[in-house]
Formats: sequence, structure tokens, C-alpha cells
Amino acid sequence: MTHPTLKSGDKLVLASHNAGKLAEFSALMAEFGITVLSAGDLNLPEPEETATTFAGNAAIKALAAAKATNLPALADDSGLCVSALGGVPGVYSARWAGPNKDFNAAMARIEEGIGQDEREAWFVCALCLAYPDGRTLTFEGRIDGQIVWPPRGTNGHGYDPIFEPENETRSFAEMTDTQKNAISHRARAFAAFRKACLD
Ligand SMILES: O=c1nc[nH]c2c1ncn2[C@H]1C[C@H](O)[C@@H](COP(=O)(O)OP(=O)(O)OP(=O)(O)O)O1
Ligand SMILES: [Mg+2]
Repeated sequence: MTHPTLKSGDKLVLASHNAGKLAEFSALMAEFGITVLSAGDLNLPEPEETATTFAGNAAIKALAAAKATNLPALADDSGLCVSALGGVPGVYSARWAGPNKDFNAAMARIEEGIGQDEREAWFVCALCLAYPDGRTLTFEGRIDGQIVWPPRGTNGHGYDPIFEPENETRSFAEMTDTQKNAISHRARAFAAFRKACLD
């Protein structure tokens, strides 16, 4: 075993205000004995996500939380990239849903922008682990698939109802948390984080 950066009993701040992500992380983190505190529990502000890359925004969020709490912090920046839209909404995925988090409108906007035979899309997740002293480690995961219409399923969050991963017949929203966590962009980024920092 190499030197783990986090061990059982350590505290980790999950620097996300997104309930759907937090539910997925709590399942992924369950077996490690790390005490997870969320940004919402700690009343941490949501920093502006001013970077143009997922990794850049994950670092902004993780560093802000680590400095505010004096604890290591893990942030997730993620989004849905649509090939026919040149990779948009991408880092703007949350902003497309607006302040009221209207993902029905955001999903319709995607469908309106693409044709019947240009359905290719992928989810990206960048995870950044930051320490109060400013050190950072970044990990990425991606899953390819296609945009389906109409939206299908009621599980999950965000754009899950219109994303069908490749080699699957169900959308993410038709899968259980366990099924999604076996293949998702977030799970793939988490596996890299886990290998470097937890195992
Ligand atoms: O597995 C996913 N299934 C469906 N939709 C997803 C997923 N992963 C990211 N997404 C979409 C929705 C989310 O709103 C946006 C990420 O934006 P992003 O800024 O990283 O997250 P956020 O603002 O919701 O919470 P926070 O920044 O506090 O972690 O991309
Ligand atoms: Mg955000």
C-alpha cells in the first residue's frame, strides 16, 4: 500500500450544495470510515464558478471550502456535453437550469438544439481534493452516451432523464443509485480519487 492521504476517522468536507451529488457521494464514501461534512451543513458560501474547465471550477470550490474550514475538502464540478452543440452546456450545465433549477427547460433546450441523428453526448466529472495550505489533487471521469427524448425515469437528478449511457437501454434516471454509481462519470472520477487517496 502507498501512503493514503485520507484514513479512517479523518474529516473531509464535501464542497457541494447539490443534494443529488451528495447522495451519490455518501454511497461511494460509505465503506471508508471518513467523516463527511457537507458545505450546506457547514453553511459555506457557494463561490462563483468562473473557470472555463471542470477541473478549474472544482479547484475553486475545493480551495474555498478547505480554507474556510481548515479541513481537507473535496469538490465536484460536472456537466453534460452535447456533441452537436460543440460540447455545451458543459461547464454551464447548472446555469442552463437557471436560479430555479428548471432542468425540464434545460433538457428541452438541448433537445431543440440537436437533430434526430446527432445524439452523441457525454458527462464529465472533475473532482478536486484541496488542503488548507493550498495543495490540490484533481481526478476526472467521463461516460459517453446519447441524448434520448422524451425524458425517461424519475430517479437521479439534473439531466439524468435524457442521458442514456452507451451499451445501456435505460437512462440514468431509470437506474437505481447503485446502478448509476457502477458506471457514472462521478463514480469513475471517484475511483481515481479512491486509488490515490483512500486505498
Ligand atoms: O450525474 C449527473 N446527472 C445529471 N446531471 C448532472 C450530473 N452531474 C452533473 N450534472 C449537471 C447538473 C448540475 O447542476 C450540473 C453541475 O454543475 P455544478 O456546478 O458542478 O454543480 P451544482 O452547481 O449543482 O452544485 P455544486 O457546484 O455546489 O457542487 O451538471
Ligand atoms: Mg455549481
